[in-house]
Amino acid sequence: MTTSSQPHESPRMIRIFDTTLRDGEQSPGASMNLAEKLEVASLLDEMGVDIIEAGFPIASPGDFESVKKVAETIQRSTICGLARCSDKDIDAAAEAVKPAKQGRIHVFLATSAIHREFKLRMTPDEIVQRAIAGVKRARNLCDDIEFSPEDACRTEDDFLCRVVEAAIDAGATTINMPDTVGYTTPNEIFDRFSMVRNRVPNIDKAILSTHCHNDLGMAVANSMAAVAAGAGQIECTINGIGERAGNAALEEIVMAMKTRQDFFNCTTAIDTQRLVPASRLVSKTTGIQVQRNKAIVGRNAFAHESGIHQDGMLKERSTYEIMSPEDVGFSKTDLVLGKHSGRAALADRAKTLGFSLSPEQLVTVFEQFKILADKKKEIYDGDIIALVQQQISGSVEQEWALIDYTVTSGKNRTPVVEVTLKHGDDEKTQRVEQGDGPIDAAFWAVEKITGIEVVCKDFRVRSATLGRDAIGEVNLEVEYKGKTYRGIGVSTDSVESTILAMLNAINRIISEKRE
Ligand SMILES: CC(=O)SCCNC(=O)CCNC(=O)[C@H](O)C(C)(C)COP(=O)(O)OP(=O)(O)OC[C@H]1O[C@@H](n2cnc3c(N)ncnc32)[C@H](O)[C@@H]1OP(=O)(O)O
Ligand SMILES: CC(C)C(=O)C(=O)O
Ligand SMILES: [Mg+2]
Repeated sequence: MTTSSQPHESPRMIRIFDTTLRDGEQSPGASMNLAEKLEVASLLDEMGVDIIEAGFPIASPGDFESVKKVAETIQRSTICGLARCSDKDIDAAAEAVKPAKQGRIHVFLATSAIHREFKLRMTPDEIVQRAIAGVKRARNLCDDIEFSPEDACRTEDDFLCRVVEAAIDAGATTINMPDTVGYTTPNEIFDRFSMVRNRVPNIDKAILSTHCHNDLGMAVANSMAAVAAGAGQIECTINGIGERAGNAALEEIVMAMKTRQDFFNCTTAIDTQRLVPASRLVSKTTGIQVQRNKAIVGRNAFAHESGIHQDGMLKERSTYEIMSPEDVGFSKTDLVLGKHSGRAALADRAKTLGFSLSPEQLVTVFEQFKILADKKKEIYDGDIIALVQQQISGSVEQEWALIDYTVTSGKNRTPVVEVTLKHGDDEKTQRVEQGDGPIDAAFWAVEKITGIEVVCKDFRVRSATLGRDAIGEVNLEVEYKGKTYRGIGVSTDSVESTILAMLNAINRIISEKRE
């Protein structure tokens, strides 16, 4: 397989035919109402889609109405309606697209042996006659006619060429050769499109189109191979929704051509910055969620968590990004802080949040960060702020430090807390205390071990971020010998935050006493 154009030629313009409102709506559970279809159609029009397949008018009065309304409303894109090779389907489609500035009727008839024999129960000659009759009828009602030999990719070569030639002679202006069941492969579809281009004498009178399903996960690769073999139109859907495993995803097709123009030498009219908004709208409208790691529009598509990648990204973006998130409509690259992150990303995030950490502070915050990251899936900005603030306010000498603690508590049981602290370098002291609650017991234990009794003037626990695993930040104000001292502690466990805040305040008291 080679590319369709030589690199020195100017890029070939590929038409984008979006079928989110027709094949996309065939995804189980994806039905859209009229208002929703109009909203999606308007966005598709604004983003530069060349042809919008708005529905299958004969399917229901609602489908007819929505195709008609889209045709009345949309000004730029061509509006297309689907029809079987039957008079009533074609007439309904023609009627529905009539108000469009540019309307198209898409007539289809299966051509593969399996479909001919078992589904349509028609002979090859009957298929050809029916296709000719359908295309002619449609052409009498509309100038722009697309014909699809359904299941083309499983159709015998000779018969496919015969039907395609007959459909063009009958007036089809676009020939779409669908991989209806997602069975073909890139090399195979390249050969099939090349074969049809080479063998069908009137092929230059029509635009060749590809419509690939994703049953084996090759819809986009197959579509691009068809383009390399000369297809001038790609049929696709937002987020790749569609019958069964879906269709080729529009956003992937468009970005493949934009990012690898050096390879495909093709371009489209799509405003790529609208890809993410379109994805979100279709997901919201259909209720079909986009997987996090979905190419181009998934939440993780431009997110980097591992330290080595983040370090590379901070030094030079192109080390790990082949497209820029802004180009597809994301606001920025997301350097997600988590257990795989390193110092470079942490320091960068702290800086963005307004903290300039010294190398020593970075070492300590990084240690705390890794401990926290083992407990939490994702570290949010609020977590970082809390960790850094604890470090800044904790930059007093660590006279007393927490080694361990356990809490025993329950309904109708007196809470007991066992705390182990380290004094100086290696001296450890353990204490078990009871209290009105675990926090009270923790206060008692810390006071008894350190020998510093304080009066608690203010005690606040705040969730630094959202979610059940959010870290709790304890801010404490205690009085000791008539003076007020502050302490701050952060952890996913509020008892631990309390002990850390207490120690922070007590270490301040000790360091002041020493001074
Ligand atoms: C590959 C694709 O995505 S094709 C599009 C698929 N989309 C849909 O089917 C969604 C909308 N469909 C519908 O609402 C209904 O199927 C309707 C209204 C179109 C037809 O409903 P019904 O008349 O009850 O027929 P039903 O769906 O049971 O069967 C389909 C009939 O169409 C025939 N048929 C299928 N494709 C074609 C075609 N391209 N041209 C002519 N007839 C066809 C079948 O052979 C079958 O005919 P039969 O009843 O004589 O055996
Ligand atoms: C109607 C046709 C083009 C179709 O959706 C298919 O073959 O998958
Ligand atoms: Mg399809």
